[in-house]
Amino acid sequence: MYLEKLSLTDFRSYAQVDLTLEPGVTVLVGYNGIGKTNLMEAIGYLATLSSHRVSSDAPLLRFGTERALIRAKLVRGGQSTVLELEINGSRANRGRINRSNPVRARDILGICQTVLFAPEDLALVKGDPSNRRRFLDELLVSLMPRHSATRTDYDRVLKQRNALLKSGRSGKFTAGHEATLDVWDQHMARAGAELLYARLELVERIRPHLKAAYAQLTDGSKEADAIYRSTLQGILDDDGAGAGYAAEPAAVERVEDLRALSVEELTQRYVQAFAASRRKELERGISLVGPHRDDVELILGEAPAKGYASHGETWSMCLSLRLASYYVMLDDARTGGSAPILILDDVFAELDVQRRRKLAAIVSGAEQVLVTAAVDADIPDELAGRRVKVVPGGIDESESR
Ligand SMILES: Nc1ncnc2c1ncn2[C@@H]1O[C@H](COP(=O)(O)OP(=O)(O)OP(=O)(O)O)[C@@H](O)[C@H]1O
Repeated sequence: MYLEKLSLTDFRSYAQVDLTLEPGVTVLVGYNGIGKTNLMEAIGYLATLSSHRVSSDAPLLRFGTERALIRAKLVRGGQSTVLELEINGSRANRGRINRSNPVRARDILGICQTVLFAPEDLALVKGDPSNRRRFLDELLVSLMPRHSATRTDYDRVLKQRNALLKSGRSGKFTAGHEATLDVWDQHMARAGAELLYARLELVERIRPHLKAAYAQLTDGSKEADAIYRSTLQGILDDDGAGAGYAAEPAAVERVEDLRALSVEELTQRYVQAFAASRRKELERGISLVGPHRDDVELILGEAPAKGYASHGETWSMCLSLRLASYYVMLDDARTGGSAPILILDDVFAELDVQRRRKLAAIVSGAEQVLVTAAVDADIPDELAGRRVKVVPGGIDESESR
């Protein structure tokens, strides 16, 4: 697919901007802070309903405004779709597809497909597990939009269960609470099992592409891999509640064993793990087991990438993860999905010449590639294409070619 038109109203620094694009490579060039990333962020937001830079919507609204509008015309196999998304400061965001009646924002998920590379991607390796969970879940929802509801259900139950556990912590836990917790356990086990099952499958789809992309970007002396780590294995993440907890007993030892289980069987494992960890959860006032505390371990050669990889290796790993998600989406495109728009925001300035050229050669054949750079010189020759000049408040058509 490719993006033919993008219009933003009151989005970030733009009161109004209109951009016309073509398939193939487009490089958006402009000074630091001029608004290049703002344009890319808007396209990414249409695809994922989240920003790669901020976790809340407020910074996306132009200062002093209450509502931002992203409008895009997408073309896929000769058919165009007009997508509109209203981001509201004080009420739920709304979408519109082909000027229909407004729909929930999440109903537009899956229509605009993007893979966005950005300097923030370093957090995929260096950051806490929430970055890697988000990477997986965003890709999952792009490929299978129904999983947006799976995530929402899970998050809702988790919130309610945590509130109940907190009341247990304050010593006000009654037999009635215990019975309610049993009910929440069942709901959370089911929603968690669906999410876990989908994530495990997705990691298996990503792995061969990750290995291949890392080999393509580097001299191939080390192999890249990704291994899902589930709290069902007695493994914890260390965000929030601190280390030191493991599900007792570890319900499943190896990720291979987890993958062999059905959603129903995973549901049972969660129910058992919740029961085994209830005392600790009541002490801590928080849910300790579930996909909200899982991780994906990224491996380079023999060692985990986090804490061991060099800066260059870390970058190659992050780029390879994004390329892997691109290839997974391309696999789907062959069976009815659509090839995603590739967005490379500010990444070339971060890479050495070798890696720039290799990355450029890999992405240059995509249906549409949007690249931003402060200086033209950072863009390798492999990405010769249209140049769009970004100037204060908009696009300078006369300087674009
Ligand atoms: N909500 C907002 N309202 C108004 N202006 C904003 C808002 N959010 C960000 N900005 C402005 O947008 C500009 C940043 O734009 P952007 O990040 O797109 O720059 P860029 O061209 O990608 O820069 P660089 O090359 O440095 O990465 C800043 O000047 C910032 O003050």
